[in-house]
Amino acid sequence: MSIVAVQLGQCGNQVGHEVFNTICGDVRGTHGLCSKKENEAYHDACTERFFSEAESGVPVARAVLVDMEPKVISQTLSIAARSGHWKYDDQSHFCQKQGSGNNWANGYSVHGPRNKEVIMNLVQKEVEKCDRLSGFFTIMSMAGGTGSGLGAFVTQCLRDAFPTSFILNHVIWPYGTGEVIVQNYNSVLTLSHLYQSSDALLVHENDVIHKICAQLMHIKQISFRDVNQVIAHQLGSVFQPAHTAEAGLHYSRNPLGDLMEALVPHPEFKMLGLRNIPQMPENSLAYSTFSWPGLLKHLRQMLIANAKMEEGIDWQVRPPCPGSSISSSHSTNKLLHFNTSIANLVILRGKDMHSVDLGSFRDPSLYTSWLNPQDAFNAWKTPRAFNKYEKSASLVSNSQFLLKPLDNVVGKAWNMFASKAYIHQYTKFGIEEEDFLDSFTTLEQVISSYTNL
Ligand SMILES: Nc1nc2c(ncn2[C@@H]2O[C@H](COP(=O)(O)OP(=O)(O)OP(=O)(O)O)[C@@H](O)[C@H]2O)c(=O)[nH]1
Repeated sequence: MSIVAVQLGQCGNQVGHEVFNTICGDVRGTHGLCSKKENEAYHDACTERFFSEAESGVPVARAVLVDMEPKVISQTLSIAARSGHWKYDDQSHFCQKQGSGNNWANGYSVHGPRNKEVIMNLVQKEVEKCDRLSGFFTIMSMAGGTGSGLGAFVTQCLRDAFPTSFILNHVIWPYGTGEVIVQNYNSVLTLSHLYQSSDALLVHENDVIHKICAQLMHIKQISFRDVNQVIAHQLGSVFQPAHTAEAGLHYSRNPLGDLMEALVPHPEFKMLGLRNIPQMPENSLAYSTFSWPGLLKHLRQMLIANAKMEEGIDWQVRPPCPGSSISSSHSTNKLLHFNTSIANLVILRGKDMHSVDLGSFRDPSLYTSWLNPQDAFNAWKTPRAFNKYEKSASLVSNSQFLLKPLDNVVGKAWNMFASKAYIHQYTKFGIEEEDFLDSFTTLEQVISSYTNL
């Protein structure tokens, strides 16, 4: 089954390009380290998922590119075409002359309705190229105006037009220090609207990825390209083909459906975070060896201590003891910042992954009590190595990982709202104070639900 990507705004287009580039580089690489048969099956599954065939033989990304200004889209199209290994469809993009000026209301209430027909026609054409559609993967930032506002509008249109298809929104969380003065307003409006129409939101925080670039990749002057490459590597490690427990020896046919089934058991909880291990500069890979038990021990501690990378993990954090009373375990959890999960999915890629013991992720004390721990944990595996890493493990988790950043964004937006700062910029495009209040209420509810796990 295929996934149609919808890249929105500057950030969405730049990240999306890097994702296709990584995926294409991975399947083309000679580093599969597995049997020829396995490699071919992986290649075929990946192609069906992400690319259609052009007459020229160059794979064409299953993607629609949308922005309100032309520069980034034209750059993105030409860099992809120049690679010679893959490209975008020349007809599958839409841009206008002027961006949304970092104003969510402009993207949502003006650009959205005005351009709905042409954007949805492009989506429809891309869908018709798929034999079977798994769903949509939208990529956008929360802080600007186009990706966030138009992105929220387009997501609603996708939900209406394709009610039975899955929608996964990938959102980039802005830097805490922020380049956009109204980024917290835009973020609150984006998240609350996506929460209504999306099946799940997969979040990457720019601050976290920046740290990974500095501390793990040892990059001195970090550009968006570096940040996007790390994000693309992490996303590729999830979306490239893998064997689910049910599919046995075949690669999973319905990647988005399988992901939702594994991770979103209740519509109130749809925030997904992603961690992977190991992550290092390419030229260090040849000199490094990893053992599965070591990788998984780190990954599990990253999960429970809510560390976003393998450096600086707090090893003091422990799951609550099984016999302890709810109230005392709750307060201990809080004290030690234990990150409670709803569901986790571990994806193992590479050598000897069949022998790996994943028992420590099945521990019921990692999970909220209302879900059967058997249903809360899933593992996907493939012997095919990913992106030159002989062994790699990724963890997608629906957990309390985003509580702090979410609380922060909502708090800052609320303080600004209380003094009515910049509200007129939104009301002039039809987003009223009432709409803000509804968005705050939606997110307060999300915060409260995750807090009470
Ligand atoms: N990770 C990453 N973040 C980006 C990139 N480009 C912009 N951002 C972030 O995205 C936010 C700004 O949103 P943009 O995508 O630039 O804005 P837009 O959606 O095009 O909207 P307008 O400029 O208002 O038309 C800020 O938080 C930036 O840090 C990128 O290539 N990678």
